[in-house]
Amino acid sequence: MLKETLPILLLVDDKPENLESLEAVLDDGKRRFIRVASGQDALRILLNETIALVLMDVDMPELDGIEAVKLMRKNSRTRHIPVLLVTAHGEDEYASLDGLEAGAFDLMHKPIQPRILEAKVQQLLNQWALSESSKKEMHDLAQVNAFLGDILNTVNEGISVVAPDLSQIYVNPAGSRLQGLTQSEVKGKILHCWSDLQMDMLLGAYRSQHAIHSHAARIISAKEAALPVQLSCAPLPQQQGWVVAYQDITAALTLQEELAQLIVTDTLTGALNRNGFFQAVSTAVSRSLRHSQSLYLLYIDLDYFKDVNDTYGHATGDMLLQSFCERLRSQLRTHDALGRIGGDEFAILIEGALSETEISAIAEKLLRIQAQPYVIDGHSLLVSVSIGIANCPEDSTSAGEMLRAADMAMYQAKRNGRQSYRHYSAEMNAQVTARTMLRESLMYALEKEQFELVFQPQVSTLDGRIHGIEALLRWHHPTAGTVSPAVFIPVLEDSGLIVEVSLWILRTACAQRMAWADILDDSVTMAVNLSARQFSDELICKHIQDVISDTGIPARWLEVEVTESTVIEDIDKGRRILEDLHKLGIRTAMDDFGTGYSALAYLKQLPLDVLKIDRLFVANLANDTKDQAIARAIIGLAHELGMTLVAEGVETHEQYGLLSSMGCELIQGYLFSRPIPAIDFAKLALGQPLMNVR
Ligand SMILES: Nc1nc2c(ncn2[C@@H]2O[C@H](COP(=O)(O)O[C@H]3[C@@H](O)[C@H](n4cnc5c(=O)[nH]c(N)nc54)O[C@@H]3COP(=O)(O)O)[C@@H](O)[C@H]2O)c(=O)[nH]1
Repeated sequence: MLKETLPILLLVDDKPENLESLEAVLDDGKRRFIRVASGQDALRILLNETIALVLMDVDMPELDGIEAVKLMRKNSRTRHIPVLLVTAHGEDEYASLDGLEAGAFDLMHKPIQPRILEAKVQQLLNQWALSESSKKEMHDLAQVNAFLGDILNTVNEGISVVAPDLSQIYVNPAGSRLQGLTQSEVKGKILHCWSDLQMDMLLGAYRSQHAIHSHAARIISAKEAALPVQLSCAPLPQQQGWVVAYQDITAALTLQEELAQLIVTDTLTGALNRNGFFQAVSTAVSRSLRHSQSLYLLYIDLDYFKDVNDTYGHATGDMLLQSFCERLRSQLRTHDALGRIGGDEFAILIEGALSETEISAIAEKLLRIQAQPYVIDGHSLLVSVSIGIANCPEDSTSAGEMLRAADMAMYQAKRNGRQSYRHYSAEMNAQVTARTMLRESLMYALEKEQFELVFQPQVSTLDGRIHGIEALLRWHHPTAGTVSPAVFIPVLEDSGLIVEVSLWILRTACAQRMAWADILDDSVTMAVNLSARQFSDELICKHIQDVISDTGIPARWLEVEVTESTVIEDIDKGRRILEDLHKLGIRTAMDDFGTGYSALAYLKQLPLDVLKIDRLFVANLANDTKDQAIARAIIGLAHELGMTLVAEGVETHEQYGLLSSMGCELIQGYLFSRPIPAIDFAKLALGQPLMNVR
């Protein structure tokens, strides 16, 4: 036993020898002793120490033992401490009575019999030990109760204990708060916290003594009609009742609603997102079919939005989209749905019995209002839009079909020159289906080696020899035969496949030129066409550089052809790319000159080595003196600018003669050869010169 837990016996006697002998008799090593010489000292010790038993002499000066016991009994702290009085007054019964009346446990007469003393002391100490342990249990219990009380009082969850009739026996503060009543008002009240169905559930569970874990319910509160809660209840073991716990989930439900809202809303513009709009269209289509009332979907795409992002940055692009969306919204009725389907694609759903003419009027109005300049971040921006319109039930009978049909119509509007609208027609579907099939076939063409390069010579008017070659792509489709690049190059561009195919073209053409190193003059260039998409690829120079180092072709043998429209779309970027190619030592050629913009002014801004006069222009040359005058002027100007001239589509000696006399250096056309496979081209090269020049 620890020293601190040993019972303390307080020995009180004015004679030290008595104290000495008492301690000697009682000390069994399991007790502690405090000795004092007076009644006053005894009282002082009793107030400060936890004393198990007092052995006190009756006859002491000033405060005797009996008076000291009386005082002890008046104090709550000392009242219950047992006192054994010791007296030298022989068998004086009155003295004993005084002592017992004062509150002593017993009074013993001197000389004391040690065994009797020990027996009495032990009996009193046993009682003390019992009372100490029950005091400790009470204390522990009080602590547990206080702990549980704290939990019940501070927990945010409402807790009620309900009787079998659901009247509340107990409610914690949170529970009374959730019910909108005070704790005393709640007591005895029925806990109305379920719909009928849930009440049935609870009673069923009650009868079968099963717990119900965490499910959504509503409690009837004095303040709110039905407060949403998460509820659990379980039977109380060995008790007639249940403990019901309920937590307010209003905030969680609000958050859930906000999240659900977010799931269908585009955060940038506040319009419905693709998912939300699709749902709105689905519901409207069902309604339209049920009530035989037409429904229109307008698919709206911002033309050239990418340029805004590229030029002014994404923040400006975002602001433009927000303002754009606002303008659309300002034109709609409250029940028309507005959705953002993709980056710069929006859609409007218009319900109600409107005619095609009325919808066209709406589309025209949208075109008009969107044509007004936007002032964003100090920039005045002009946007144009393309709108496709589809109808339910004539064009489509499901949300997916409706969006697809409107998208196809929008695509047609774009192809027809933008800033316009188109209504969907069945032919569009056929065109798109054909295009989709074409795209799918093209995806396999590279893998199945259905592409081939053919080569057409560019012959010098000075010596009749080949000075250049143009590599042209052919697609040998297994069933459709050879398909013209004019048909499939736009599809390759649209689908993005052009990047991969163009790399293959570059690599194959360069490798072929290297293979002909022995049969061609060193000055012969290999020209490859760059598509618009390829030309806008920031990595174009890197790709070309890679091909040059992989194939080992001298850069001066490679020539890239770009069209006027490709370069003019972004003249600064075009110039930069052409300059970079020049730095690599690659020759640059302007293709189809004479058909497009033919803006002579930009010719001097661009680092070009070659100008190719388009074949349509050449075709009229022999019969049209004005064309001859223009051709002469172009050739003269190009020479002034240090460029070499190539005339395309030369089919007759007459055209050849005219161009040659005008000083055109190179001639390309059927007159010398159609574009031919590599094996045939090698034979052609071996038979040079292709023309005898006097
Ligand atoms: N980005 C790429 N575009 C390419 C590639 N290969 C071809 N094309 C482009 O497709 C368009 C059609 O090309 P194609 O059918 O090959 O026609 C070329 C010649 O066959 C044709 N030609 C040549 N000589 C004559 C002639 O005397 N008469 C006549 N009627 N046609 C002739 O001209 C086309 C040459 O085109 P280009 O010099 O490029 O303008 C066409 O726009 C090609 O550019 C490719 O690999 N990548």
